[in-house]
Amino acid sequence: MISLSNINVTFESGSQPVPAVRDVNLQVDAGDVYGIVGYSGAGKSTLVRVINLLQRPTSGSVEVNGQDLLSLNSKELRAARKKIGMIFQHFNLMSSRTIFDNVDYPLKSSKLSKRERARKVNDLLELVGLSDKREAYPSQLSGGQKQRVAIARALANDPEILLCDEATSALDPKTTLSILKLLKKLNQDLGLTIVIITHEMQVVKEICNKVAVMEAGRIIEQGDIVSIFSNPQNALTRDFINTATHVEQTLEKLALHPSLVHLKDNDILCKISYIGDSTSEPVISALTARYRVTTNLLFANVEILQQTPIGNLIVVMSGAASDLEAALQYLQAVNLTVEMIDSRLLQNSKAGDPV
Ligand SMILES: Nc1ncnc2c1ncn2[C@@H]1O[C@H](COP(=O)(O)OP(=O)(O)OP(=O)(O)O)[C@@H](O)[C@H]1O
Repeated sequence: MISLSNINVTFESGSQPVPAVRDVNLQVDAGDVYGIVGYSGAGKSTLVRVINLLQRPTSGSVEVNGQDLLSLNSKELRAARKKIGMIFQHFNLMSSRTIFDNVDYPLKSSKLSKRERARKVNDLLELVGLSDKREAYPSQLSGGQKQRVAIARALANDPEILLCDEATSALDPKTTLSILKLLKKLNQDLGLTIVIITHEMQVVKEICNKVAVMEAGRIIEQGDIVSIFSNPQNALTRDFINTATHVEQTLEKLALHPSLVHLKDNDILCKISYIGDSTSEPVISALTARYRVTTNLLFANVEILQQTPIGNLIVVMSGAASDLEAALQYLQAVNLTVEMIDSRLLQNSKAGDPV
């Protein structure tokens, strides 16, 4: 549906060229909710603006719905852009027009009659839950309501793709969740393909099926979110994931409060991870029953991503050395990933690093 190949964007700013996007390849399929994450300045906005040619790439090709956008004349490009809606962090509504007029605005050049347009605007306002705000002005709405208006406006020309540039960054967590739920509903009910750029992995976790991580203009890792969350390859990706799963913060807290962990000589402090239904066995009780190993659970976190549970436990296992050895082998045999954590190194370690 969207195919970006070898995209480079270099800005000529002052004496130094600024390479904002470097050799990016991105494939978004119809029906995807594709997250692009990265810290400020990574090149996310520039990349997303390439998809509708708000930003022309310095080199590379941009194909949307089988059309090579760079080869279109301005009239053809205008038509192609109608199929690509966009929403922004600061909503970009027209403050002097009513909510109805804001949503109606993109329909002005359509062939619809005035009555058809009114019906369409009313349907869109109903879709985003704002039928009662038709006559209000943007200044009378909350941030979440403004973003709903922006979504309704972006949908006016029945786009197949919606680009979201930090669409929830100005919203509180509860409102963010309600906007993400609305986007998910549009994805499922209208088959809308969504590209969402964010610096919050929480947003990706909530609605995306795929994610690309950007750093210094490049995509350093991409894939489906279950693989990325369960087996991140890159340190930056791990950082982002840790912000959403809290495993690392827990390790830091344990390190700051060593009294929480009274390890005896043989004790093993470790992180146990699993994906999906790795095991149907009651593992923790099996450790005690079969191997005489007791387990002190310090932390547990289960994320459900794309209907797939991903679990992380931090435990202290206690027992005789040979029993612990056998217990560890058992855990691996039932497809759990066990990473040892040396409590003395906690302060210098990151979750996921072999220590
Ligand atoms: N019009 C421009 N002229 C010159 N440099 C630019 C321009 N737009 C962006 N840049 C630079 O390109 C780089 C990437 O910027 P971009 O806005 O795409 O990053 P981002 O990941 O979206 O960041 P943020 O999350 O802060 O919006 C930055 O170094 C930025 O300063």
